[in-house]
Amino acid sequence: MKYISLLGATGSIGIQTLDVIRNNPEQFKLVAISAGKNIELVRKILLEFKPEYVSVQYKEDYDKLKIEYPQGFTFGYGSEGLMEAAVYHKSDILLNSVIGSVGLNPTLEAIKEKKTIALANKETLVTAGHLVMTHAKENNVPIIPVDSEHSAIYQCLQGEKLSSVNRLIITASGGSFRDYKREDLKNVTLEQALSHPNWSMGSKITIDSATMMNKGLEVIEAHWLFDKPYEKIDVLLHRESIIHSMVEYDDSSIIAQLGTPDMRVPIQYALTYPDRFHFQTENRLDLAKIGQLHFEEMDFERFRCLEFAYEAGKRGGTLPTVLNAANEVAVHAFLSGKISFLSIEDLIEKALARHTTIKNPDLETIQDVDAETRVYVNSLT
Ligand SMILES: NC(=O)C1=CN([C@@H]2O[C@H](COP(=O)(O)OP(=O)(O)OC[C@H]3O[C@@H](n4cnc5c(N)ncnc54)[C@H](OP(=O)(O)O)[C@@H]3O)[C@@H](O)[C@H]2O)C=CC1
Ligand SMILES: CC(=O)[C@@H](O)[C@H](O)COP(=O)(O)O
Ligand SMILES: [Mn+2]
Repeated sequence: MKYISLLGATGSIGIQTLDVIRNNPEQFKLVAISAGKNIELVRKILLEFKPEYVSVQYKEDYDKLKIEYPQGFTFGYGSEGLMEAAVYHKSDILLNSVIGSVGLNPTLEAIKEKKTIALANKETLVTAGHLVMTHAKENNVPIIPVDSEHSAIYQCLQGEKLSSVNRLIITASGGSFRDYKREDLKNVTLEQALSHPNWSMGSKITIDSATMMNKGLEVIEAHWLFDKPYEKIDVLLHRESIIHSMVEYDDSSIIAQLGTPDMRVPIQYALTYPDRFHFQTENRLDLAKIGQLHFEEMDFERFRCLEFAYEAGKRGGTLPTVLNAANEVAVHAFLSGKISFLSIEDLIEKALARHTTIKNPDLETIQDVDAETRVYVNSLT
């Protein structure tokens, strides 16, 4: 039996993780959760899974949770609650699926407590990848990716030497606007942007996918997870999202991981690694039915956020922190109807241009730069 702490239990990845736990009751026990504002769903999770520790965003919401739970539970809230859920004493694994760089501190604390980290929260690695990976190495803690592309690469690397890798090839669906010209992007609506062709995900990542920032964040995430220079990480447009990513080795062989787009597969793999459990689905991949897969080169002028991410990653220091914080604020402003779709990249470009990078930042510096960038970008919205 593995004991699990789940951050972001009420989100897209959180709900799918609960499904994996529900389908494997002999293998997994949910012991701690965190959520934001969706208290109705937290109540349902409490009734079904009976976690011992529950944290939500606001203290006041405790009253709304007060109904009869025979098992009882410990309550926490805010950033401290998030941290307590992450390091809950009975958990073996932290599955971090909170959204945004708010996931950084709980990840670092859980590493200190030697919890295995199953990481969906990519913003944590973008904003402070060097700190997370160094802490993980020092504490001998595995970071197992949940993000589909990184799970794919992780799977393609099993039994191989990282030193034999020539390049990582991250696939991209192209997002909601993959067939739009740049000119057409001026007047796109929120509803159009939220309509992803292949995946059903939370709203922030769906917008990231439409701007192609999701792929930019994933390039930086791959750099830290697999210790490869940016020159060795490519992005390939692949509209079907069937090949989740690939690794090219020195002998020119390419190993790929394929499957129908269903995040429960990488979630389950991260929780069962190094084992593989049966996955109940009506929807196994049938390549004969699909017939064809398509691949195209990325257009960096069309998808400027991808260019920004490569640039910020290569220059390093605090620039990825700025990239991530500016993107979080800009996407939130777009989701709130305050700015247009193309303003997202304009705001990120402005935030990056005014920042002088600080090399090897410590946690405090990262937090300061993150906060300062948010104030600046908010002032422009
Ligand atoms: N969705 C997907 O398929 C994929 C997602 N990812 C990554 O996984 C992470 C989660 O994405 P996704 O599940 O789509 O996101 P969602 O927006 O669906 O869920 C986010 C979760 O975080 C909680 N939350 C939000 N803000 C706070 C806060 N300030 N404090 C505490 N909890 C908070 C939300 O609570 P509530 O709803 O209760 O307010 C919710 O439980 C992201 O980093 C994303 O990039 C990676 C690959 C695929
Ligand atoms: C499911 C997942 O991992 C997402 O990050 C997904 O990859 C988004 O798709 P694109 O960014 O390729 O559109
Ligand atoms: Mn992904």
